[in-house]
Amino acid sequence: MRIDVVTIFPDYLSALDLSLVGKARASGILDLRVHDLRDWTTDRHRTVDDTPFGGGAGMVMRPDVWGRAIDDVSGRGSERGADQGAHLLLPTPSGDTFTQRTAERLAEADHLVVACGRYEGIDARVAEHYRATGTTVSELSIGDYVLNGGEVAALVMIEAVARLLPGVVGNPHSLVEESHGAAGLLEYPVYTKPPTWAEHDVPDVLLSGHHARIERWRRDEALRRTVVRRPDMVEALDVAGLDAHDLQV
Ligand SMILES: COC(=O)COc1cccc(COC(=O)c2cn[nH]c2)c1
Repeated sequence: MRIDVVTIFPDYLSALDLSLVGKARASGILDLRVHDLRDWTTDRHRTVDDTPFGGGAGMVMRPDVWGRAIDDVSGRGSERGADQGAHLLLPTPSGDTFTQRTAERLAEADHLVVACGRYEGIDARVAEHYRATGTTVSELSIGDYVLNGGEVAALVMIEAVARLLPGVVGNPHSLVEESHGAAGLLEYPVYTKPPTWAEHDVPDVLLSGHHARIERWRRDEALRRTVVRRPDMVEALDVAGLDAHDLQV
């Protein structure tokens, strides 16, 4: 997968040089390129914003600069024609909610272009233009709060997507059991040595070596946590997949 990120703060994305995403880039699983939006400006001051039409506080990011940047990184207008796979992502507080399902869908794409907005946002015609000319555009929110720019949201989305790519995490099975995974539940509590710490013991069943009981305990705990912390997720559960024991939890 190729991911291009365009931002006025490229250094913000340097966290993606580290750890598993860093290794995925080094191994070639992920072709991640970070670009400075100002490279597509044409004036001496390298201006990317201007005052908002209709008045109001703050500044808006210019469509012409963004258009040149997105065309370039997504391969549009080049001799090889529009890059069919380029999916344009716009982190924004006013976007559709980014969830694990969104990450799974995006992990199937060949090419993501992430446009990191700042100030009061990117001129709305940018999203409008790329939608109208055949690019898949997703305006996505990572939560109901406002950041100063799209870079932090881009880090969140890129990590959530990259870790789903084959070969990025060591044990793909762990992707199934984690919170919001295929089971649609929150993850059960985990423990390691020592068996007693600060007068707290590890649940006996986990020391029993009885795998069927351990599996059952873990499923019960995942269900219990989900019911208590995320009743909204319970509604979406495939209750047909639950048995009488589950429902006694
Ligand atoms: C069309 O897209 C835009 O105009 C984006 O513009 C902005 C403006 C300010 C801040 C941000 C960053 O995104 C968030 O704050 C955010 C994303 N998720 N949850 C909070 C983006």
